[in-house]
Amino acid sequence: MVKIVRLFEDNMNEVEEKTIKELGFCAEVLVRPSTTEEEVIENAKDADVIIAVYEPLTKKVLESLPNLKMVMYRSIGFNSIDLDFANEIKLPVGHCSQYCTQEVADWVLGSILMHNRRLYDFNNSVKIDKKWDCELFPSMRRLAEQKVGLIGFGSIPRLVTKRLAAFGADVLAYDPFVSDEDFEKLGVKKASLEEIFEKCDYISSHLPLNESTEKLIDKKLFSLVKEEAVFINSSRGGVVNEDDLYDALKEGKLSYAILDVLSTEQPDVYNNKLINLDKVFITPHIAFYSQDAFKQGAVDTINNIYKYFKGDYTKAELVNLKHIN
Ligand SMILES: NC(=O)C1=CN([C@@H]2O[C@H](COP(=O)(O)OP(=O)(O)OC[C@H]3O[C@@H](n4cnc5c(N)ncnc54)[C@H](O)[C@@H]3O)[C@@H](O)[C@H]2O)C=CC1
Ligand SMILES: O=C(O)C(=O)[C@H](O)COP(=O)(O)O
Repeated sequence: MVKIVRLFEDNMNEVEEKTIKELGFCAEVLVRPSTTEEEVIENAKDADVIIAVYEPLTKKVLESLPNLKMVMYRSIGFNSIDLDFANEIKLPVGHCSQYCTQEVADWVLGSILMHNRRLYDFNNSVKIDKKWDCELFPSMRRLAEQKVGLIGFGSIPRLVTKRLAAFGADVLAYDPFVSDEDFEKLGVKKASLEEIFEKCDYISSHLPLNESTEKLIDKKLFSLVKEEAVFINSSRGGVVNEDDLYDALKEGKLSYAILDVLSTEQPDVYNNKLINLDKVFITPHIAFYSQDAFKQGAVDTINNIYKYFKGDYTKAELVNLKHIN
């Protein structure tokens, strides 16, 4: 019997049980919510597998769980684990790479369209300011005449690109790990980070959070933008220097920011300075969410664990496959 410990609560118990049954997988899922290192160590001490999303899987935690055979993220991001240490001890780490890509791409498109057509502001001007004024934003421009810059060119921004094709906007992308052929296939112009900040009207971050991307987006880049540029972030708050983003907005270098993520997952909504800035539109890390995605995440998680235990390593969506052999 494979003992799987899920470190957070949700309403997916039945979905997991059904998936396990359908696969004929000899496994059980125990739900043990844990937020601190100590809680994870205590709650996962008898686990073969941990299912995680944000819980701290630090070197100290992993060293304290010598019997752990696998970590599976029920998310695309896996930035809460010390991946170098997991590689060192050859601990397989998996994630669910596709379960919510459509939802996040839709969120990004929704953000661009909402801003481009000023839907939120016009609604507010009518309902809050009691104005019926169609000339509030004379600088509005057609999306087909604008440039969208994507930072990172993985699964989500590729779906954003496909959606944008219908609107005729020019798409530029930066990702040093992607082949020229992949950019060309989707009609995207390969660009440097600086070029994106200099040229684009909408700049959308799709960077995973890791050592190479932490606070990568900072005042040097914000100093290059056009005044009307809008910064969008649905990836992780930690890829942006938030003080620099705040200053860029305050000083009018950047016109607007649309965010789904902040560097802290539970921000102080009363006092967080980005949340409380007029030029920031924010949602509470929900870009991934639909009932369908949520369910698919639970099913994909169990499937991936099953594939690994069945010996189908290459199909288990391991992010460190090359380090565990
Ligand atoms: N807001 C939300 O609800 C959600 C947020 N996310 C976040 O979105 C991120 C992106 O998702 P996907 O596109 O599916 O990821 P992905 O794993 O398909 O692609 C990541 C891309 O980033 C590139 N990359 C890595 N380091 C880089 C660097 N230093 N500079 C430029 N590019 C770099 C890689 O080459 C890869 O192409 C996830 O890592 C996750 O943190 C994902 C799902 C939901
Ligand atoms: O997949 C990711 O990466 C995400 O950001 C999550 O899906 C969001 O995580 P939860 O809000 O479900 O904990």
